[in-house]
Amino acid sequence: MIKALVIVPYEGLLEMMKEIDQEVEDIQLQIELGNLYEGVAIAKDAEKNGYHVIISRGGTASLIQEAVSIPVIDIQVTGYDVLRILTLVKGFSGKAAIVGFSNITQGAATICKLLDFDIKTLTITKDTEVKDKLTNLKKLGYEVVIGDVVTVQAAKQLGMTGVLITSGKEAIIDALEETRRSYRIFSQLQQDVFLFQSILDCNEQAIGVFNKAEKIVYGNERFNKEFHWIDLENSAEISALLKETALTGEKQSKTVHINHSFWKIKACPQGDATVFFLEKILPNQADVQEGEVNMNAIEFHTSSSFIPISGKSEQIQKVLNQIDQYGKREEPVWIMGEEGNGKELAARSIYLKRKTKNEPFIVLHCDLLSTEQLKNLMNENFFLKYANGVIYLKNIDKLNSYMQKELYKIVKNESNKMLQWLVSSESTIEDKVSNGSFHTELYETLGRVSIYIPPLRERREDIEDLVHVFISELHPKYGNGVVGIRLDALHEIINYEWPGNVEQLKQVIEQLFLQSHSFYIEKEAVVTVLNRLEQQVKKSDELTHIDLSGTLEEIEKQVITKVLEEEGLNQSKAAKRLGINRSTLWRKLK
Ligand SMILES: Nc1ncnc2c1ncn2[C@@H]1O[C@H](COP(=O)(O)OP(=O)(O)OP(=O)(O)O)[C@@H](O)[C@H]1O
Repeated sequence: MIKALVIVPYEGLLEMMKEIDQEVEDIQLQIELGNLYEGVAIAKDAEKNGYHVIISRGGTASLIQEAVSIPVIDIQVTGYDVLRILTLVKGFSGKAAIVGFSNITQGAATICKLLDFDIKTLTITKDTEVKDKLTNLKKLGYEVVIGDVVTVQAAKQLGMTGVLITSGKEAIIDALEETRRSYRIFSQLQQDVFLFQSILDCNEQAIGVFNKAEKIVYGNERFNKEFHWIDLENSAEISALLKETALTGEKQSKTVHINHSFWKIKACPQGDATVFFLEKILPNQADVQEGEVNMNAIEFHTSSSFIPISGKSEQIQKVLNQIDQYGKREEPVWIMGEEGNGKELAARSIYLKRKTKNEPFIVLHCDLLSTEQLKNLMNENFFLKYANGVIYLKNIDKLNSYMQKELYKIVKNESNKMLQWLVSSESTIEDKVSNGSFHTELYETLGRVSIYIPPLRERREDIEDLVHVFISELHPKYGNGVVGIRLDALHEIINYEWPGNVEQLKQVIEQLFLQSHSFYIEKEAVVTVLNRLEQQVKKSDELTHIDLSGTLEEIEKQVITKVLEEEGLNQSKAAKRLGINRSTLWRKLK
């Protein structure tokens, strides 16, 4: 049964509606008297109380339409209604005019012309215009005014004769028919909305919609669980993102720190609104884009899983002690050593010891960061924003002298004094400082406390442990094929020079693991791989010819192999240079 509320602006209509109600069976009609804003208040309550449709008339119907989201049916002024009134008014002696909204005046004007009635028609767009229009008419000698309730009330106040255009039975029957039709469409739409809403609620992403005024008008279940709308509406970062999306009319992405977590936001313009798709950046998820900053130049980690530092050498034991000691303090720590020998691992271990809540670990890859990007970070107040976090300046020695100066300003800035800096560089940093190619004060400020990690070839007693750790780490990744390494194979590995240190050892073990057909890594396989590595290092200085006669896939493979060789089989570096992730690199090489 359709539940409809009828809000009528005058008594007569109320009576007629009651009469018709007796004859209608499929619509439950509740009839109330209310003109304009009184009518709106009644309609709002009705929507809350589960009415399906509202029926009203003229200006009252228009106002209600703006205030509720259920269908509002307007009892139209029919030709019969106008004709009835015009016939009535013909009997009046004074000058007459029709004043009302276009739904009344348009039809009336046509009928007056057709029947040659001398009645003026005036159209209003707002009820507040009525009084002025009638005052003018009065000055011009008009005595009779025909129109809706507002017009008639105003006419009476000005001492004119007001004649109400009443609705006849036909108009009401039409309105009831329209009610049935709208209800059918609306209930179908409502079912669709429920369906889409439940689909959106099942979505893992938080989805929210902002209107033009930057107010949230919709949030799916995840969105409402994660955020207080007011927090997002008051966030300067969100507001900037909304403005940028509106200005460009294009999709924008940004990583924003909200409620102690990082969220990757995709903002999509949708007419006047902007739809936000928010994804929480999970712990250890790397390569997160931050505004215009190069994807690879910055990484956020909200929590970092603990990777133990393996090695029984005296040197590694010393490193572990230093990590323990510096982990208890907040001062900057400078970690030195050759590439791939565990500097970042040491930095993460210090961070984990210092971290108390959800402070982020932010890695700035100084070798990938451009001057422009550093400027952007400064303009965005990036460092101030993450003031409670730990910033790891990876390979700081790769910054050009301009960037070193800018960085020094950032480090010295009073507002950034809460930031905790961890730094890594080659062990030759002190030479660079003495020969003037590295900023002395920057080094003195950040390098008061340092950790030196010696190259793997100087602590060969660590290799055996590392090999076993890496084999065990490969099991969850590739299944459990290889369980160990033959002693003679291990000796080959221990005696190798490892210019790329632990990182290179890790890559080689992964390669041997994947190539192996037995449970143990054999000496022959090790020798082959290490020989190939040697040759590749030699060859990488020569210009390798890439054969362009093959298919695109073959050429791609050659390029990847060449880059991989140039990076000493370091997959992470090769993948980074090629702008792909490591699993894609492996897939393409298969
Ligand atoms: N002592 C260790 N025990 C276990 N794993 C290690 C150890 N040292 C390094 N690793 C592993 O080797 C890889 C390279 O280490 P890391 O990235 O920390 O080196 P890095 O010195 O920061 O390298 P670079 O600065 O050249 O990128 C990582 O996967 C790391 O987990």
